[in-house]
Amino acid sequence: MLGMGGSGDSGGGAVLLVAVALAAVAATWLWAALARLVWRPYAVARAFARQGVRGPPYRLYFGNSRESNSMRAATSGLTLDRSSHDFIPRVMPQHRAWTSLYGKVFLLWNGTSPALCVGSYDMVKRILSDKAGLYGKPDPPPSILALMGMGLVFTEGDDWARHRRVVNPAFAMDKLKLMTGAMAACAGEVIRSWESRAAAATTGEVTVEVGHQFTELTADVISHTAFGSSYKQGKEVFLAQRELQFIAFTSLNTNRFVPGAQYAPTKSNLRRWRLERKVRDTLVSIIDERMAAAKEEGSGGYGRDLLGLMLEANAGEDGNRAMSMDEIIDECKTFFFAGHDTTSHLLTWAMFLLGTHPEWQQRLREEVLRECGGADTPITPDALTKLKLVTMVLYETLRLYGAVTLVARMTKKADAELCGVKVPKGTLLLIPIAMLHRDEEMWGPDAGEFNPLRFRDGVGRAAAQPSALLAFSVGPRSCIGQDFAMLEAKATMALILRRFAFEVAPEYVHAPADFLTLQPMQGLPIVLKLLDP
Ligand code: HEM
Repeated sequence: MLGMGGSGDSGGGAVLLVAVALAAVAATWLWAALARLVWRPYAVARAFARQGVRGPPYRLYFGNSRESNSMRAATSGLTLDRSSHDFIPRVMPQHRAWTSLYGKVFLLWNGTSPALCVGSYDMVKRILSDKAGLYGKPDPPPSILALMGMGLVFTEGDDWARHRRVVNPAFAMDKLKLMTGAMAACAGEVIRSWESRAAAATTGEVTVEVGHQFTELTADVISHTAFGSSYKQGKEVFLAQRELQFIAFTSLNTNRFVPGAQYAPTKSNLRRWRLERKVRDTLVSIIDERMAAAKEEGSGGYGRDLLGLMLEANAGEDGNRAMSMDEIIDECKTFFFAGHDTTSHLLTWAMFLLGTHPEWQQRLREEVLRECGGADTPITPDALTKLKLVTMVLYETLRLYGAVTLVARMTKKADAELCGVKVPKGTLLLIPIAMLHRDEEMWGPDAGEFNPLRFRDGVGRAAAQPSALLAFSVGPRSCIGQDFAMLEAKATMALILRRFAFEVAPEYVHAPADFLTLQPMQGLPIVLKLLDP
């Protein structure tokens, strides 16, 4: 009896213990949720209210589905207006709010926290060139962090400087020039497939959805230039990353509102974990192979691709590695994520602008034929540096339709001040690049129009301020891959212009949509006509 009673007591005690533990977990979870969703936003908003800075308007944005619905409504009546590219107030709801208060700081509600929108260029420069550590990167959502890891985009302080020292040499112009061959070879393959489709058509014309094609192309380019001979494994990493990207974006809002949701064994989390393992295992095997090969005599070192150059810089002269294996893996993931969609959209929007401005298309074609030679002449990096008009058009594309429409920062210290307003620690700062790129005070009265000639004296003289073009951001955290992207875009445009005349297909709907990057919501169909078939 005694024995039985004892076991009953200990059973009851265990149940009680589990119940208390569960209650503690639930209370912690609730506390974290309240702090994140209620208390912190309230504290930040109150600190602003005390200084007289209020929304209007506090606007509620609950993510892509709501925005895309309103975007669909806003774009349904849009017609393509060739002379004006001032689409933003019409199709991007959050930018509509910014327009009304443009030039000042103002608060908006960013789903989970108040965000201070910064519309003055002087403040933008102060934030982006900050060296005192006042303005850092906001904490990345867990799903995006899982996708890119703690690579250059998210690291801070000394860690960021250490990473940047290792990665910088891979993006030096002399190294990038050696990659032009791989870029042109990948683009050449796509263009040959268009040629054969156009040649097979009686009209010599073919309609191609170029957005999709450029996504594939830029993925191929980054796989080749980052992983050289391990390209096939690199492509596998890319495909897994692409699925991870899809999972990350679809769960962005759930994970943001429900603390700890990323750890629950849901179907999508299980798939995500499997893909993350695959990405990691494949990258470890590529890196191990490369390190082993570099030790062999006469192997020529780590290789001339982005990974090889990064490993070489990492080894250092004293043999002490600056970055760990995990950090190198995170940088490889970052190359894929940061360097692929962005460049694809640059090419897509350049095709759109040249397809709607045939006189510019013809000027560029003449320049390409003059500097790069006819369709059978290989594209060289030196010829690409002579393409002044092509460069001007690409800059104008980045100004009007830059892939990154918004850069975010967060105040990391208590004493940040903007426009005489004390900004509490933990405040999200939004820099609306797309709005600033249309500022008439900065760019002149034709700010809303396509006018590549504004860049004729160089990017630093195109506007009232030398660093007004924010497409790659400015300051120490500006894009490390900007020369890479420009070379790739120039090589691809040169190859297309030599082989095809093109125009935007009549079925195109002008609906630029900001799904993390700015893209034509319904793709970009282009009619390509083979030149000298
Ligand atoms: C047209 C193409 C591109 C555009 C418009 C673009 C735009 C940007 C912008 C605006 C930033 C700053 C983000 C911020 O401060 O929050 C950035 C950073 C970065 N980009 Fe790009 N990018 C492009 C291509 C590339 C390519 C090709 C690569 C690499 C292969 C790349 C790698 C990076 C990295 C690693 C950073 C973080 C730099 C740091 O914080 O040190 N980007 N990019």
